[in-house]
Amino acid sequence: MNSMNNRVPDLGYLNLANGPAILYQLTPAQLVEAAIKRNEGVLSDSGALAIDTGKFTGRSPKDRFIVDDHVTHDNVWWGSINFKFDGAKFNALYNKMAKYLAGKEIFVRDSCACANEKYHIDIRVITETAYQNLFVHHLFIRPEVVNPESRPEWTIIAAPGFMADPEKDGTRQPNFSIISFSKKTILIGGTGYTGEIKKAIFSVLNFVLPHDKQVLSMHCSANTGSKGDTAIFFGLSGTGKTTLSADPDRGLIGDDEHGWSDYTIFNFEGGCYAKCSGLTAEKEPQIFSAIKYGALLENVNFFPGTRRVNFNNIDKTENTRVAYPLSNVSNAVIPSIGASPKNIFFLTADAFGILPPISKLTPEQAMYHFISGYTAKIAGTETGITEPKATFSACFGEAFLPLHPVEYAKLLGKKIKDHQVNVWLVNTGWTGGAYGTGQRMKLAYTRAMITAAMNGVLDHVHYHQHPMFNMMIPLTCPNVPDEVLDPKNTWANAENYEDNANKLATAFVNNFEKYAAYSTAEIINAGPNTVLAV
Ligand SMILES: Nc1ncnc2c1ncn2[C@@H]1O[C@H](COP(=O)(O)OP(=O)(O)O)[C@@H](O)[C@H]1O
Ligand SMILES: C=C(OP(=O)(O)O)C(=O)O
Repeated sequence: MNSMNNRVPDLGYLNLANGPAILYQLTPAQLVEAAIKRNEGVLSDSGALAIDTGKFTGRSPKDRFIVDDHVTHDNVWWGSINFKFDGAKFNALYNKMAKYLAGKEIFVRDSCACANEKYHIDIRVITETAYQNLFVHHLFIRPEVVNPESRPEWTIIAAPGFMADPEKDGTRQPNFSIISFSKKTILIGGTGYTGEIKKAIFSVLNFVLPHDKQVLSMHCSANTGSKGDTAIFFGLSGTGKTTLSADPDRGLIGDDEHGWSDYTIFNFEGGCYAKCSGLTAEKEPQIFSAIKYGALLENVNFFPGTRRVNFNNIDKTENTRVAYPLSNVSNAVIPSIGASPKNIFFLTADAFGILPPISKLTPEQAMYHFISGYTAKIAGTETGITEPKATFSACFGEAFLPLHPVEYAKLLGKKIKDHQVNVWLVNTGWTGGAYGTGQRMKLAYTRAMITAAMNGVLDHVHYHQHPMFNMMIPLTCPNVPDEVLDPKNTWANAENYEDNANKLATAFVNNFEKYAAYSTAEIINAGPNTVLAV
């Protein structure tokens, strides 16, 4: 197949020029057609392209490496996620990937990130498959004009069929995502999970924006009310960022990644990547109706003998997804920029049923919870998780942070104080007991609590303090039964609740030890007591 565009970018600078048929800047319709022809996927009855990513259906917990040999970036946080990979190994792996792609049909797309033009970065993404290119079309920002001759600032090469050989290539496993800040190049191999492409650029922006531009980068969704009142929703994967930001009464700014400059917040992306396990038109109408022609469904199943998606069938993975451009959402704000937030929600899916469904945090408690980044991982995005596990992921996104978490926390703390933002902790997880005994908080209740916080109703109700975690719990909230608001009331046995609350509080305190040296006494003291306050 020849390129359907007249001008084809010169990829000489990448050593990829020898042979590959370059399919440049194809339209979604052309990409859908190409994907079907190449047997990458089929059309669902709503016209979405349904593909399988194969073995890897989510992010792999140990896949990220950063190359930092020409050190201008001396403060990268080398932890278990950011694993130093040397420049010579990067070059060797790069050449191996180039060889692998030589002679193959490859898809090239120029796009960009950051809705605020002041922070725009141009990105060229080269993919082995048509569907990954469609993903990039949907998720990144689509520039009005592209110039194939210009060399973009960042380049991503993503080849799912290319596996590294850990022994020879120095990776930890055959699939990998490697970011070279010095070469401004990202190599992704051995995985067809499209989320890896967007999270790679997120990781880049998590360095560049705070470090070079004093802009806070955030793993959060955002929406705005009719009076321009912005709300942002931080949370780890599966805690509800996408679901709760999709609100028919508010404009959607974005579902996952944003920056906060002096007076505005802006989306990094141009689309959404929603989980679709259990999706129904009734519960999540905005997401459901965004699945139209050209949307990209990942790892879903059809009802037998049909092309109708069975969203309840999660045999391939719990992490079924759909990617679509923001323009598929009727009330999207484009360009996706909003005022500084009035309310911040920290979403946690507490599978232990301990944290209140909504509570108000002091600025110090907000810092404590932001640095802690607690959730309970349930089977989902991350490969290998099959049962709930308490997880602390700093800033609700540790896997994507090249800087020390306290750097982001400092920026957030200043902004919360400067803009007098209300901060709420929302447990979208379990109530009435832990996973297995209790049940997931009803989405309708969570939505009602968030609405009440945003429209100021919760400023005029009475509160009581959690005896162990010390946050303030409202006694009443419209459209939510009073007994749901206090988690202890929802457990069959109050003593059992207290024992388990103590265990969770202890896990918080133990986790925070590694941050104590970087925090103030006020922040440390804003953590839970490990014995019940009387
Ligand atoms: N009370 C609740 N609040 C938010 N999401 C809920 C709730 N109960 C169930 N869910 C489900 O949990 C999932 C949250 O996923 P999503 O919004 O995509 O998370 P994220 O964007 O943070 O990764 C959705 O499938 C949603 O339907
Ligand atoms: C896409 C991902 O994140 P989220 O679930 O937050 O959208 C991911 O972690 O792979």
